[in-house]
Amino acid sequence: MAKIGVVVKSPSLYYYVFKPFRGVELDVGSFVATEIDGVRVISRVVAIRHRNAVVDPRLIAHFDEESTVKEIKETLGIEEALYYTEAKAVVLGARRDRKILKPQKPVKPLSYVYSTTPEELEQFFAPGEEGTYISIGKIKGTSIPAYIDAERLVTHHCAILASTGAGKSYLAGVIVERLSALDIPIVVIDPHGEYSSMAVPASEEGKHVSEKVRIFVVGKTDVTHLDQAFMKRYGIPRTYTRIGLNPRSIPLRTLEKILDLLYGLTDAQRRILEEGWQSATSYGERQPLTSVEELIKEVLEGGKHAAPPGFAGEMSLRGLEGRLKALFYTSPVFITRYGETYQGEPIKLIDPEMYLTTPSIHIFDISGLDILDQQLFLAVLLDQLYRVSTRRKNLTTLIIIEEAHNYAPAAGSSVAKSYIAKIAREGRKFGLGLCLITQRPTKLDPDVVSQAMTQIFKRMINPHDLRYVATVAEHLDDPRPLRTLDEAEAVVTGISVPVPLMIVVDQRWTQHGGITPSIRRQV
Ligand SMILES: Nc1ncnc2c1ncn2[C@@H]1O[C@H](COP(=O)(O)OP(=O)(O)OP(=O)(O)O)[C@@H](O)[C@H]1O
Repeated sequence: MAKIGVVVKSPSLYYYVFKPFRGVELDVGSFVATEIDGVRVISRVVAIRHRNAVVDPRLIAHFDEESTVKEIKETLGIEEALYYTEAKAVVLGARRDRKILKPQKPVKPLSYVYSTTPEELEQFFAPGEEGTYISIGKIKGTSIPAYIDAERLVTHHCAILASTGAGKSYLAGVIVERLSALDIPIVVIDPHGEYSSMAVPASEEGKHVSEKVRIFVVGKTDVTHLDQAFMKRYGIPRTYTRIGLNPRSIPLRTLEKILDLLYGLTDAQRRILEEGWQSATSYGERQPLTSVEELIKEVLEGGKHAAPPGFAGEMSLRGLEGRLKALFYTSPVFITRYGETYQGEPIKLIDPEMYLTTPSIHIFDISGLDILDQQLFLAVLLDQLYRVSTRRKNLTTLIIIEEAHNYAPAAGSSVAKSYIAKIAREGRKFGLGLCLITQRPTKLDPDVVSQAMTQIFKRMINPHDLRYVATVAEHLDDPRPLRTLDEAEAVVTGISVPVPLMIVVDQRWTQHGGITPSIRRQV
């Protein structure tokens, strides 16, 4: 392979600087090779700088006018003679069998730098023999597929972090499509109603994916505008099942938190609720669906001995009754009898076991709910998914949470946060994986993010976010290149890739619902 340059600086194990020989064409992103103790090591060019050895402050002081610059250039003849290019290359490693090994020594100054061949790079980035891989794009600047270890991606959790409009949901859609070919269940929490478009194929491969899409609209909310927009764009109606929660499926701590947040709870009410809720929900796996009146009667009956004696106790019981009624009647996520309908559509109870055992793409459109109801729904759904998984009744499942900072915020409260954190901490053992997507990385709970062992970055501009990324992304040496990614590009780091990969994301197989509208009026 041709010698294309020479190493001039090698300050660490991770990168070196080299001077390309005259006539060598290099771009940022090009792959090059060096030798360390006779082993060929692949590196990626991350920066190119042009320098001129004589342009120092003493000379710059004379650059007052064009005529002076011209005169200095001509008389000293410096423009060509002392001009040179320098490239910085990040060391990726050496392929040994199915692994990429990082060298334990820096490359020696004055070592030669070599060109690479497409075959060599293909072998370098080839997937391992064991494991299950999906390809979600191409290694940037090549036509080599970017393989990701699907098992690690799913069970060790992942996060997609980027600015708004950087192509997060497009990429999440690509991941869902490619994973669905492995016949695993996927659950998508969709606060914008944009994933329904996955029911519409955009290619031949997309047909198999679209067949697997099941859309669930959560609660008694009017989604006519979304249905109309879907019909207008794709020329077919959006088909979905409306679902709701049995109030008895709320875990006690979540109910306490939400009542306290909405209406405030006295200590006496809390004690009554703790006793009463346990007795009203002591039916095991399948809680009966009864009217709100019946449920509240059971709660108060079961909890009344925890009430203080006399009038104060009576007041506490009535106060709790009012709060429970207000919650169950006003929140659109609950259903309270079999056969309940909304706008003529039947509402079914959620079926966590089915979501975890059917290899479909279960999309939960929660766009009609306000943020508290979204959090409440997510808390109950995740709690139940987790319970099913601990009984080992599930297939390995990926749960995608869009706008994750709203449900597991770094600061502020969310009743869903503890359930997300629990799956992040323990879901792996039971085959539950999370994919958290956010445009506000700093607003997402750091403990939850730290459990995401694959991190995918897209364009990020905000300096706060970039600084934050530098602290959470152990596999990303320098976050600055994220500023210049375009919407099709991403950087994949972590345990499901052998080295950080800069990729160009593949085209979607199904329609993408989050297209950025054009400023021109649509006709
Ligand atoms: N790989 C890609 N190839 C072509 N176009 C893309 C690609 N990724 C994203 N886009 C386009 O970029 C725009 C924004 O993408 P997307 O909706 O995924 O952004 P987002 O980061 O999810 O936005 P938001 O933060 O607002 O949810 C869309 O118009 C989408 O079609």
